[in-house]
Amino acid sequence: AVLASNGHDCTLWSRRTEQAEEIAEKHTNEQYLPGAVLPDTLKADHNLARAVSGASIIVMAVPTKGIRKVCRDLNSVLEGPVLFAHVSKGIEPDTHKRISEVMEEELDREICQGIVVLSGPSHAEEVIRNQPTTVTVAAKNTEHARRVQDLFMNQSFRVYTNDDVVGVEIGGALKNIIALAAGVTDGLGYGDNAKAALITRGLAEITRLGVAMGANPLTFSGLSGLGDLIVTCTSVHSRNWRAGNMLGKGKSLDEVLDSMGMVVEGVRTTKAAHQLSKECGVPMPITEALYAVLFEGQKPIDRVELLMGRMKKNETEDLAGWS
Ligand SMILES: NC(=O)C1=CN([C@@H]2O[C@H](COP(=O)(O)OP(=O)(O)OC[C@H]3O[C@@H](n4cnc5c(N)ncnc54)[C@H](OP(=O)(O)O)[C@@H]3O)[C@@H](O)[C@H]2O)C=CC1
Ligand SMILES: O=C(CO)COP(=O)(O)O
Repeated sequence: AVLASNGHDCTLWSRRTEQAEEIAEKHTNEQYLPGAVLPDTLKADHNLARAVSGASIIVMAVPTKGIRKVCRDLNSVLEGPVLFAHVSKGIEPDTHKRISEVMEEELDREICQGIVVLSGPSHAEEVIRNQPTTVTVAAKNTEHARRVQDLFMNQSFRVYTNDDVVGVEIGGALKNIIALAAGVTDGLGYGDNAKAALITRGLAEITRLGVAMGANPLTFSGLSGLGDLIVTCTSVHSRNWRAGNMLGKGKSLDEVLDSMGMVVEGVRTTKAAHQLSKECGVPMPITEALYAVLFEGQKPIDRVELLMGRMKKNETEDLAGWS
C-alpha cells in the first residue's frame, strides 16, 4: 500500500485466489486488516509468474517458515535480475540463518541483484492508516539500501539507512521473543515495572547475541532494535504480545497458536535463539525462561521466580569489550 500510494506500479502476490481477488476488486483485506482501505492502484494476483512479471524489485513479506519455498518458486518464474527487499522477522531454527542468508542460499545468482532488509516499529494496522511510522533499511550494498529508501519514503513513512545488516535482522527477529515474554508478564498480572525490566534486560541479551554474531552494538539502540522492542512489547496490535498474554493467563502453546490465525514468529525464533545462545556461549536468561515455558511445559510463574533469583551482577558488565 505504501509503494502504491507513492505512485509505483505494484502487484501483491497471494497464494490464495480469493484473497488476491478481494484485494484487487474490493481493495480490502478483511481477514488480516479488517476495516482498512487499500489504494485503488494496488493490484493483486494469485499467480506468482504473472505477479512478478516485469518487476524490478520484489518485496518478500511472507512468514519466515515460507521463505525457502517462495524463493524456489521465484527461481522458476523470474527471468532477469531483480533487487529483493525483505520484511520478515525471524531466525531459522537448526540452521540459525538470518532471513537474508536463507534467501541468498535459495535464490539463483542470476535473478538476485541484491538483498535489502527493511525492519522497525511498523504495525501494519497503523501503516495502512498513514500514521507516522519510521523504519530502517540495511544492505551489503549501500546503493541498494538507498534505492529501497527512496521507493518507500513519504510524509507518513520515514525510512533511515543503516550499514549493519546483521544487527538490523537480529534486532527485528529477537524482539519477538521479548514481546512474547512481555505478554506473559502482563498475563500474569504484573505491571509496568516488569515490562520495563523485560524491555531493558531484553535489549541487553539481544545485543549480547547480536555482537557475538558480528552486529554493531549501536544498531540495537535504533529503530530495528529498541524501537521495535517498544512497539511490540507495549501494543495490543502485536501478535507476539497477544500470544504471550494468553500463555501468561494459563493457555497451552497449542491452544494459543490455534486461536491466533496469524503468524507468531517469536515461537520459532525462541527455539533458534536458545540454540544459538548455547552454541555461542552467550547468556540469554529471558530467552531461556521463555524456551522452558514454550517447549518444556514449565509454568511462567516458576520461571519468573528463577529469573528474579539469579546471582547478583553489575548492570553494565556486558558493555566491557564492545568498544
Ligand atoms: N504485521 C506486521 O505489522 C508486521 C509483520 N512483519 C513480518 O512480516 C512477516 C509476515 O507477517 P504478516 O504478514 O504480519 O503475517 P500474517 O500471518 O498476518 O499474514 C501472513 C500472510 O502470508 C501468507 N502466508 C502464510 N504462510 C505462507 C507461505 N508459506 N507462503 C506464502 N504465503 C504465506 C498468508 O496467507 P494465508 O492466509 O493463505 O495463510 C497471509 O496472506 C513476518 O515475518 C512478520 O514478523 C514485519 C513488520 C510488521
Ligand atoms: O514486527 C511487528 C511490528 O514492528 C509486528 O509484530 P507482531 O508480529 O508481534 O505483530
